[in-house]
Amino acid sequence: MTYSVKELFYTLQGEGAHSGRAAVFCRFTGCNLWSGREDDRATAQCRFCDTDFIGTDGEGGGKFTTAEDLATAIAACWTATATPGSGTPYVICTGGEPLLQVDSPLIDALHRRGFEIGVETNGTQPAPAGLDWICVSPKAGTPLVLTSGHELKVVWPQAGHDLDALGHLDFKHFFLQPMDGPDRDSALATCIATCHRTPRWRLSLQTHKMIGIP
Ligand SMILES: C[S@@+](CC[C@H](N)C(=O)[O-])C[C@H]1O[C@@H](n2cnc3c(N)ncnc32)[C@H](O)[C@@H]1O
Ligand SMILES: Nc1nc2[nH]cc(C(=O)O)c2c(=O)[nH]1
Ligand code: SF4
Ligand SMILES: [Mg+2]
Repeated sequence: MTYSVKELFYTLQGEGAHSGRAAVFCRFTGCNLWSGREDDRATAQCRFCDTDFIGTDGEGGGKFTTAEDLATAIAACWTATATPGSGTPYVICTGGEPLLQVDSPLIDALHRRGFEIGVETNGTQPAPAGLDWICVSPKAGTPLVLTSGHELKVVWPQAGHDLDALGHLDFKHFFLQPMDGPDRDSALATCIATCHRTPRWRLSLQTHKMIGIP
């Protein structure tokens, strides 16, 4: 299996339950809900994406012909000290849609290098066994295959989602994340009001955007 990777970078998880945790991000190329081309955005299944996931031209990106090669490149990005107690290496597979490419050879190669593995997924694809953290961010009007996991992170407001139904799925954490874009101030106000009214939902902010890290 050849993996197509847009970029690899070492930063802090900006969103959700692991917010603030050091992590290598592996951003896979391509998504099943949008081509990534601005010309196609208005007719895509997911229209609010904030990410460039086309090609392999980002920092650390490329085509990796084996799981071992990709895991080695990811491990090289983890520049934390390796002393006992310094913390478990963490990689977050995102994209694009990572579950179009993440497979068990890659999971095994990363585990052999001591990594915990998280994914950020739109939930339309089945997850391979062995992932340590699954964050599902469902997209209205698309088939939700992953109805359990660690974290459900709904970009809000999103017409066509039934928040009450989503809130009864089998997840440990339930987050609303304000939709970034032209209406982000009103999205934030809507999220705050919804968390007040329905405290099952907690607010997830995209903290990396606030502090200017990747
Ligand atoms: C770029 S997506 C990649 C992973 C996967 N395709 C997904 O949608 O979950 C990473 C995260 O950013 C969220 N996201 C994308 N565009 C956003 C926006 N405009 N405002 C807030 N969150 C957004 C997604 O819902 C997802 O939780
Ligand atoms: N710092 C940081 N945290 C993130 N959490 C989810 C992200 C994503 O694009 O999947 C992301 C990202 O792009 N940067
Ligand atoms: S599913 Fe994720 S990567 Fe794909 S277009 Fe939507 S937010 Fe972007
Ligand atoms: Mg992002």
